[in-house]
Amino acid sequence: MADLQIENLAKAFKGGFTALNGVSLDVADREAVFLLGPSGAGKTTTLRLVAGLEDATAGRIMIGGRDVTRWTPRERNLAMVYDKHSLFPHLTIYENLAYPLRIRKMSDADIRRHISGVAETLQIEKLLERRPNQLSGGQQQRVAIGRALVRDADVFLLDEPISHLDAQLRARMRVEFKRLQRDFRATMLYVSHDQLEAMTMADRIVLINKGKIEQIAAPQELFDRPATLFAATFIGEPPMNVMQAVISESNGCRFLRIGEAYIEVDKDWMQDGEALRPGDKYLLGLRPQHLSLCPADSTHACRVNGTIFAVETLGSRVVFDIDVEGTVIRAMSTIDAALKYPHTIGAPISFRIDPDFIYLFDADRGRIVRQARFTTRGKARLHA
Ligand SMILES: Nc1ncnc2c1ncn2[C@@H]1O[C@H](COP(=O)(O)OP(=O)(O)OP(=O)(O)O)[C@@H](O)[C@H]1O
Repeated sequence: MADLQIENLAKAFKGGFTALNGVSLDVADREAVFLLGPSGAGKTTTLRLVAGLEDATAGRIMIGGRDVTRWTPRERNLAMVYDKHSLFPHLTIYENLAYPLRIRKMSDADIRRHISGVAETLQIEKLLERRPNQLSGGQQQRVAIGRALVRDADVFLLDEPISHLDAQLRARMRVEFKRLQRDFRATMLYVSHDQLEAMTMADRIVLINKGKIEQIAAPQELFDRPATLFAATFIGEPPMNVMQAVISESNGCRFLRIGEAYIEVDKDWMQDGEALRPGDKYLLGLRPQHLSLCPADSTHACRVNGTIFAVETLGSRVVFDIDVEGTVIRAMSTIDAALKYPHTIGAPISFRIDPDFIYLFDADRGRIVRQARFTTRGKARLHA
């Protein structure tokens, strides 16, 4: 195994389209780093550059401390797993697993030893004499992953290897994958557009958007302390709500004015960081699970009024879509709490904002200006 470093990588395709622009990241030895981002962000391009399947326009790729930027794919000693099954249909599972080893001229005895170890970990020992069409989709994908793992590669590159599986199998594979990575002590760069996959499986996530890195952080850190509005709204389901807010001050107290509502906020929080002046406009980020419903006639100070736009039942939770002066805000509630409120479209309803759970972003560039106070105070994340 080895570590991987990417420095200032850029890729412009023929015709001038810049798919990547100054991407730098590193994957430590035996670490699982996920490249996460929307379609067209540049995830696969990054992976293909690391694999040597595309030439970089600028930048450097280092594997195990050696500059491999100009090396051929074969010289880099990487293993790649794609989203589609890539098994040879005419070969048995054993021969599929043996194929990359035979290319490397490994002896039959060594091949047998290697395959028996991998087959045991992947729990496919009983399938070795079958052909790919005699396996389920999940089993085939496990073999495809095994074929990569059997190779003793320096770094494993995975491009959405489980995205085409059904939801139940994906959930199982997520757990299995984490175990495999630990057992094989593999260095992995894994492409995904699925935040659940990245949040559950990654040691660290590289969030990429329009060919640039938005943020690199451990999963919970990315969720709790987003660096940009993009990161804040991309991670989290339902996504973070965004409302316009104006800084205001009265009798020495600081408020955020949201439409007709005034939310009093902590003075130290307001003062800790770049200056926020009365009258300045910001974007306020509020996670649906941090809002609590309250009756429309409640007198709570940090209350925002609206009307029900839609109600979605998710089994153990209910999401209320609330129309606040033309903006739909989503509030998540437990089933029991939801029973106390109307479900009729158009009915008045209110929600409370806990000042400890407010994020503030700059309205022009979407940069974080204030992280929510709970992230520095260790207050419980969910208070619904
Ligand atoms: N060979 C190519 N020639 C020109 N443009 C390309 C080429 N390959 C990719 N692109 C463009 O580069 C951008 C990044 O593509 P890439 O496949 O890396 O995105 P991605 O983040 O992996 O997206 P997805 O999740 O949809 O696979 C896209 O706008 C894509 O159209």
